Amino acid sequence: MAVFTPLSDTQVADFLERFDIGRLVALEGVASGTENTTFFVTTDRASLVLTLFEQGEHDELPFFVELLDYLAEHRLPVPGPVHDRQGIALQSLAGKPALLFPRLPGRHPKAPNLAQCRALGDALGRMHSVSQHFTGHRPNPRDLHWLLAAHHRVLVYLSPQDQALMSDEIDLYQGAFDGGDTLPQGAIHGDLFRDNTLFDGDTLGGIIDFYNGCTGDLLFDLAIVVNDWASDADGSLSRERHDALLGAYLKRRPLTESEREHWPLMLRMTAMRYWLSRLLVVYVDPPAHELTPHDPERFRTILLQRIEQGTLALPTRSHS
Ligand SMILES: Nc1ncnc2c1ncn2[C@@H]1O[C@H](COP(=O)(O)OP(=O)(O)O)[C@@H](O)[C@H]1O
Ligand SMILES: N[C@@H](CCOP(=O)(O)O)C(=O)O
Repeated sequence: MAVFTPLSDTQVADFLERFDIGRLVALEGVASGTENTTFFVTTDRASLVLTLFEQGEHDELPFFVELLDYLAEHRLPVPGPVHDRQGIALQSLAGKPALLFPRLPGRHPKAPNLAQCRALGDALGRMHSVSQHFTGHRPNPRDLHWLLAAHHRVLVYLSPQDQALMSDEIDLYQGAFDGGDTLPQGAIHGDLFRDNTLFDGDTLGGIIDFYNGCTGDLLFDLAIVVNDWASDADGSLSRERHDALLGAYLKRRPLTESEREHWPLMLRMTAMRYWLSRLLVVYVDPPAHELTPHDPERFRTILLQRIEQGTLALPTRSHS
């Protein structure tokens, strides 16, 4: 939780000269950053966020810029990167790739209410309607193929019961998702947890942190959202939040027959995706910086609930 690359006022004031965005008034490091260095930048004309990319696949930054430009052009509530006087968004500052964004209003909802769930479902449905036509391409780095390859790295740390649970589940996903029907494809956020949204009261200020963004099954994105936004403390689905989210989503983008059939297993596969990625962080690839890892157990609990409880009936289009 830190500013990994400090910047002086002079560095940032000089950097801002590249843009037609006003002169520096205030600079504040964001302590909650986990992977990248983030600053809130205030100019005499705008409130901005400056991100320096500390790690990860820098070659993939042009994809994220293209995706955010596309979604912002389609009036989705995302921070479209600010382009400089030459029309270029991706910059270099203090030797790191850098992007400047508008600062969106709001806070991360810890316990989202039904109006917030509806707002998010609506925005995600709108996003998926337009993102099907996005022409960029980045394969989903956390899809079934990743699960198949990566789960072998954690099995040794699990109890025999959990090893069987993980292996049996992944076999099941392989039978259901590999080589069969192609589900509707498009650009997805890939990690749309509550802490990647900002709400100003019940109004969605924005969806941020698109660095898991990729192209793949739209249903994968929807299942990540339902597991995070609509699960109670025991991992079971809250009927009200589930229906609020999905009711609003389905008004924007109805699911195909094949998506409806795959829905229960997609909820399970995306729960597995986070159980596994969090186990990898705990046991195999601890973060370079002092961060408290996310709890893998949370997603094992959600997975077990989806297996035992099945899933709730999808709301009909008349729900809101
Ligand atoms: N466009 C934005 N508008 C408002 N706040 C933002 C914006 N982008 C990032 N933030 C804030 O900065 C924090 C860190 O940004 P994030 O991109 O999530 O970094 P990291 O991946 O390092 O955690 C976010 O939790 C959020 O509070
Ligand atoms: N939001 C995730 C972390 C991001 O996933 P990763 O696979 O890119 O590490 C979580 O809550 O675990």
